[in-house]
Amino acid sequence: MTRDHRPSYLEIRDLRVVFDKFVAVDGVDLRVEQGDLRFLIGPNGAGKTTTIDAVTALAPAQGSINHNGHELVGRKTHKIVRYGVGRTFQTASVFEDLTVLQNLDIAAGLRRRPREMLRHRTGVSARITEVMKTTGLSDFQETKAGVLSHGQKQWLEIGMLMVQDANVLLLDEPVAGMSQDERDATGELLRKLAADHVVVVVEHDMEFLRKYAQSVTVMAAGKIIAEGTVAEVQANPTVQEIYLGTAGTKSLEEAKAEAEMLGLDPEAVTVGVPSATEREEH
Ligand SMILES: Nc1ncnc2c1ncn2[C@@H]1O[C@H](COP(=O)(O)OP(=O)(O)OP(=O)(O)O)[C@@H](O)[C@H]1O
Repeated sequence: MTRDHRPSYLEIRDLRVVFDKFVAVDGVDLRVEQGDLRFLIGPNGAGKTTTIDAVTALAPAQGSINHNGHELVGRKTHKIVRYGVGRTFQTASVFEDLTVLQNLDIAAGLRRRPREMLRHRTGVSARITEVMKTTGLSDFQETKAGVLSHGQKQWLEIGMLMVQDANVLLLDEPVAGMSQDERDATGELLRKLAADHVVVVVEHDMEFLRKYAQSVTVMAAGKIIAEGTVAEVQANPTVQEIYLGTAGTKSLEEAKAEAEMLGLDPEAVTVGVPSATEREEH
């Protein structure tokens, strides 16, 4: 929630990201509100990660990205973080040599000196205790992040955004490499978070999407090609065409797996090769 208790939102208008002459994101409009659990999907190279990179100023953005009335385009990453926009990466970026608690402390930006930060602690703030509980990390507060499972590292990264009071969470492939149990725990966590955060999940895992997405945006070749509920996008002929192999998926096997997950006939997939070079700016 924003301070005046209106629901948070992220509104992207006519977003364009160009690398040299290559148009990675080409006129994207996207609005996501608190209470939704939005999945952003599409073949490899569609521009999904670049879109969330642009929101956090990690890619050069043209257009408008509005968060609760603040224009983010032109702002530096640290300022955007201060506005409450946080993101995770495909590989969790936690401090591996520090404990779960120390990682959360650093993220919370408690004004203690580094030596104090590393000293054994006697008290833990109520907020950090709550976040460890929500993310299932309470029993691991003294565990070094480097020995956590892949899933736990992702939850820690999400927890680090929570203690920063981020109200927009942009999550890049949070369940890649997770066990089934970890996937389910992550899905439940995201559901919980979506109630009071704007949550955008970039994902390839269609089974996870079908179980947890409230709404879906589909990108291909830098553009949005469909948006709606899981059922709506599954029934969308353009989406079916994309997932049946007319646009860039890395391999035939991947394209078949994605088609199957979407409930389509994998045997109908014939092509799975990216066509990125076709998207050069004129
Ligand atoms: N820094 C960069 N410089 C040049 N091209 C880039 C850069 N970052 C991304 N691209 C290109 O932009 C396109 C979109 O990439 P992006 O990573 O956003 O796709 P994606 O939809 O997230 O794909 P994936 O699912 O494989 O992660 C790709 O063709 C990629 O090679």
